[in-house]
Amino acid sequence: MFTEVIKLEKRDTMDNKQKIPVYVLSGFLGSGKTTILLNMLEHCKNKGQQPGIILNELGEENVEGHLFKDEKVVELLNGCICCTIQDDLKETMDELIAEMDKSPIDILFIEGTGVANPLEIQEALLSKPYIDQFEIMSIITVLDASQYLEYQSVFSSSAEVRKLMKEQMVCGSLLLLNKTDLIRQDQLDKVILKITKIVGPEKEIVKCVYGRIGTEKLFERKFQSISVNQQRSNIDYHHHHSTVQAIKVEDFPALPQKTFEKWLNQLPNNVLRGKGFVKFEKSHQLYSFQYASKKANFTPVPANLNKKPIIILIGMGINNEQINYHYKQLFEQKL
Ligand SMILES: Nc1nc2c(ncn2[C@@H]2O[C@H](COP(=O)(O)OP(=O)(O)OP(=O)(O)O)[C@@H](O)[C@H]2O)c(=O)[nH]1
Repeated sequence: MFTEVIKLEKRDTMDNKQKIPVYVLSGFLGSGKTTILLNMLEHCKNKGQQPGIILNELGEENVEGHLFKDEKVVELLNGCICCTIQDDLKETMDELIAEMDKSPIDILFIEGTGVANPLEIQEALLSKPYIDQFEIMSIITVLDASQYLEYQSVFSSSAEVRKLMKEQMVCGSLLLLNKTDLIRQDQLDKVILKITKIVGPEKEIVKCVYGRIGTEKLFERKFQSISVNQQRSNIDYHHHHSTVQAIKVEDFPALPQKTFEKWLNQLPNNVLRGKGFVKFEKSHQLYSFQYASKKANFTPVPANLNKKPIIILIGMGINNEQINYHYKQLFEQKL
């Protein structure tokens, strides 16, 4: 009798303990996940909240760490959360929990690689002991409106990519249709129609540019814990991203900016994403570059970052031979 009372009190204390809210950012390569994460972090900062961030990258090197200057970031490199999550993510979460006594966090963000299935992240967070400490608030799936039709086309994309995107959409509790600035209204209508066919009319699709939507909507508790198994059966889940590779190019000299931009724009169609750092001729300035949606962006980075030029290319079925061939073109002035 006495023991029973103690048990009940213990359970009561655990239930009352505030769980840490978790937001998972999902979405295909270059759709705008990091952009949205940065918006969310800004909001947390304004509210005085201390965020924790788990970032997963496909390549061996994270070239975007400088974007999260003062934040507490844990990186899971060279993988895809969706394959390694059951071990790596749980290990990372364990480290985070151990550290939380010394440096507590109020909110956790997990950004998967562009080819991760959020179901795996969800599954890990809903398992013991994580379920006692964390609470999924929303799986935010970001879609690139400007590339949607191409990625879903049987002519320009692969069945793997189409299926992966479908999984990301179906798992998403909030769908953000980003990059709407890059397409015409009639194309946008077509994209929305196609997405609705996949996710059903009940699921709201929020259009945005650079992920700018009201914070209330962005932080809304949207996640409903329907059984993961049920979701798995809904989407006929299996790993699809075996053909998506990341290739790294290092040790290259400063280049004329125009040549580099031209080179990026002439990369073969199966190169879907590029990022890294470059130096341009006649300048000591290092630039961070992003190549997504067939567009290149350059941002100067401070010298004290101590980064070296590096190009990371991510694509479907790309291999060293193919990238070497294109790399030579960059330096043999064949552009
Ligand atoms: N034109 C336009 N560009 C955008 C928009 N949102 C993001 N971008 C740009 O698209 C590029 C990729 O954005 P990210 O936020 O890094 O995309 P991501 O989904 O994190 O990409 P991965 O690292 O491949 O997973 C960056 O250069 C962004 O500035 C948008 O709404 N419109």
